[in-house]
Amino acid sequence: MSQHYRITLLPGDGIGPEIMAVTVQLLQQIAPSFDLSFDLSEALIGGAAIDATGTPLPEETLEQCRRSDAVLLASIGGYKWDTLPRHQRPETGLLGLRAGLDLFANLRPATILPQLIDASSLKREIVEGVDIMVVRELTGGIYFGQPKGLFETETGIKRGVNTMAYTESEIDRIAKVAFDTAGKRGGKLCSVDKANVLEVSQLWRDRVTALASEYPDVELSHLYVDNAAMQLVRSPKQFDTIVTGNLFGDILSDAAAMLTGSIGMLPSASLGASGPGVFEPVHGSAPDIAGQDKANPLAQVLSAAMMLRYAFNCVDAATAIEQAVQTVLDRGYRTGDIMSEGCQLVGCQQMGEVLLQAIVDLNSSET
Ligand SMILES: NC(=O)c1ccc[n+]([C@@H]2O[C@H](COP(=O)([O-])OP(=O)(O)OC[C@H]3O[C@@H](n4cnc5c(N)ncnc54)[C@H](O)[C@@H]3O)[C@@H](O)[C@H]2O)c1
Ligand SMILES: CC(C)[C@H](C(=O)O)[C@@H](O)C(=O)O
Ligand SMILES: [Mg+2]
Repeated sequence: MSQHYRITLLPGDGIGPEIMAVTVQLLQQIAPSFDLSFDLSEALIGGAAIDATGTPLPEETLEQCRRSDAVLLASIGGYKWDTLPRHQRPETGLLGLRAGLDLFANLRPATILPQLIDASSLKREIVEGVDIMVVRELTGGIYFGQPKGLFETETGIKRGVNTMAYTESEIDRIAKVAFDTAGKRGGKLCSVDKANVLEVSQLWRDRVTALASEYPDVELSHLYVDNAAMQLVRSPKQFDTIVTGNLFGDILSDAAAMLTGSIGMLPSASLGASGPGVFEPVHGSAPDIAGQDKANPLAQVLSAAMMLRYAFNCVDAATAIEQAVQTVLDRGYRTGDIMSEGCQLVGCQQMGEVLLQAIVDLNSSET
């Protein structure tokens, strides 16, 4: 009997619909080979939802996501909605989705594929072999802490306020995910904070340190975030697993993306203690290239592979997608963001077509 999964698709804005279309074709193509069947249904989020319904996360979208086995999200946002009040912006919809599904753990792997070493802006000896997992706390910290808002002093001066706050239990649950993740990888965990300045970071460091005794096989280290940013670029191979808060994780994962050649290569999984996860590229809606068939769909495609692995435990199907990505890169196909000399420049759609061909070829070489 085939395994059946309900997946909510959230194409969102900008390049979102373009990279989602490629990914959906790929999922449909691989399903029969692995005895899988998918019920794929789209819902609105972000700017597309604002335009259609006036709100960036309609209640029906959240409900549909809750009823799904997994959610595949592309990207939200764009210039058109940047001047709306905060609560009406596309980004608020994304944060509402993460909070609404209690997705506190965001796994962002940054792995350099051998074919893309030349596309990295750093030297071969620095990036070759990089394989880092950033575990980013996703539903707390300065993104959600109270008080927040735009206030006015008695003398009428505007004051913008956000609060970086973590409770012990919020730190413990993300730290446990990170220790477990590190234990299954290279056994090294680096916790990144700003404990030399921030109270919230001192609590973070104290809790992570206290938990370390429960994970004797994991070697724990700590770095301040400014140094961590520098070390990521100077000597990224020193890192195996990184755990950090919401804002630092947002910034460090974009920096880590450039080790791999392009942010168009970085997938992610946003997971809670139970319920459906959201699988989404690390990048945004790339409004500068939207609608031009220039987007790299591989981060979205690799996010679908993470969904197959983490949400459905379909390791073979996930591996097939990852192999297809390697095959198209071996064959020299590149979107503009990862282009190097001697390779063939393709658009988003054509990258989708060569991926489908790679799956056909993989299947026929196995039969
Ligand atoms: N998860 C999300 O949906 C998400 C993540 C980040 C930013 N955003 C939103 O996206 C909008 C644009 O933000 P930004 O410009 O700061 O970041 P961005 O990630 O959208 O783009 C940064 C740069 O990377 C390029 N890029 C990104 N993805 C690419 C891809 N797949 N292929 C090729 N090039 C790619 C873009 O063209 C741009 O030059 C904003 O509204 C922001 O809030 C959404
Ligand atoms: C769009 C924005 C809310 C989001 C974040 O800051 O988490 C994005 O940058 C990301 O990395 O997923
Ligand atoms: Mg980001």
